[in-house]
This record gives sequence, C-alpha cells and structure tokens, in this order.
Amino acid sequence: MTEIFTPAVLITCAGATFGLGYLIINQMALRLMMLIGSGFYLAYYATAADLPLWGAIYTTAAMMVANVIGITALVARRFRLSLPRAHVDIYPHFDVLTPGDFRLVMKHAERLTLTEDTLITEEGAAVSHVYYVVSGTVTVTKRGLTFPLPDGLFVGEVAYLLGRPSVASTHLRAGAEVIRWDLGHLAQTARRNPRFKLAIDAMLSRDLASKVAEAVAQQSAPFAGR
Ligand SMILES: Nc1ncnc2c1ncn2[C@@H]1O[C@@H]2COP(=O)(O)O[C@H]2[C@H]1O
Repeated sequence: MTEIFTPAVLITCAGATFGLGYLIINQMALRLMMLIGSGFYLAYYATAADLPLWGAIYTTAAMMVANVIGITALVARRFRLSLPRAHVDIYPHFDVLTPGDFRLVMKHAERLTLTEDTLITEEGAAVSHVYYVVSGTVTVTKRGLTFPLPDGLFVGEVAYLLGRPSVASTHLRAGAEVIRWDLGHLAQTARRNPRFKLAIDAMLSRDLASKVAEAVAQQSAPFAGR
C-alpha cells in the first residue's frame, strides 16, 4: 500500500482533491472534498519525512474537526430537530424552507395576537413591518376598492421588495395571529446574510405566486409600470 501511496502520490492526491473542491459551488460537496484532501495531507505529513511532521498533522486534524462540525451543522439544518420549539406548529406554512432556514427566519420575527383591530399598512404611506397572517382575514382597500384576503399570506411584501410606499390599506381584526418582521431590520439582515435573503425570497416568491393564482382582472386604470 505504501508503495502505491508514496509521499509524491499523496501530495498530488491532496492537491487534486482540494483543487477539485474549489471548483465546486455546492458547499456540502466542497466540504467533503476538503475532508478527503485533508486525509491525504495527513498521510503525507506522516510519511514525507523521516519523522512525522506533528505540527502540520495537528493543524490539519484541527481543520478536519472544524470541517466535520460544519458538515454536521449543514446536515442538521435539514432535519425537524432544528425547528424552533415555540413555532413548530406553524412550520407547515413555511415548508418551502428547510427547518434550519425556518429557525433563522423566525429568529428575526415577532409572533403576536392582535388585541385590537389594526391598520397594518396605509395606501401611499411607508410600511414599518412585513406581516405574515397566520389566522384572520385581511381587508384590503386599494384605489377605492375593498376586498378580503384569506390568512396564510404576507402583507407588506410589495413595499419590502420594491422599496416603495404601500400599494393598499390593509386591516386585521382583533384576535388575528400574525408574524411580523421590522422592515428596516429585514432589509438590513438580508443584505448582510445571503442565506437569510434566500430564505425570505423563497417565502415571498411562493406568496406572490399564490396571490397571482387567485387574482382576477379588475376594471381599473391601465398598468403604468413602476
Ligand atoms: N391584489 C392584491 N392581492 C393580494 N394582496 C394585495 C393586493 N393588493 C395589495 N395587497 C397586499 O396589501 C399590501 C399593502 O402593502 P404593500 O404594498 O407593501 O403590500 C401589499 C400586499 O401585501
């Protein structure tokens, strides 16, 4: 075996595995390649000189441990065990997200039950929060027309996505249960954390798709673009 895996072969395999890993975008595949490559480096450091290069061996082993911790965290995100206990009941509303991403999104949210009838957004005014309505009917007033929206939808997402004032006034009755995100904090966190941004984008695109699916043409002024 040692005749095949000479130090020259080991260092070539280590370099090739790392090089291949750096070409892979998928984080899990990249980490696995690093792990395999590190194994080759370990074997090389152990056999290249008369005595094992302990300093390099310890350092590489420590990096492998860090990598294994990262891989474990990546895998754990996909399991229900990562769901925040206080919000497990509403995960079915957000099953477009992995449990880990749902936890991340909820970390920045506030969940509450409205104690009084509330004006959530006002047509033409700045929006302070993006809401997800867990239960309760939203009443939308837009360009003089009033219509209800069922629960299980976002409100305020247009202002967040387009960075503009609200396109409609929306009301919720007392007793409605909502999750809300401060719009400024949401935008800032999305800018800083790509994973958070992807999770929010995934939730909102599904929400917009279901709104389009339910929408019917209304007689109104022609669409003027933004
Ligand atoms: N036709 C519509 N269908 C569904 N939701 C709407 C409609 N018009 C307005 N809304 C919601 O009302 C919200 C008002 O604030 P935003 O413009 O930020 O985001 C808007 C949407 O969430």
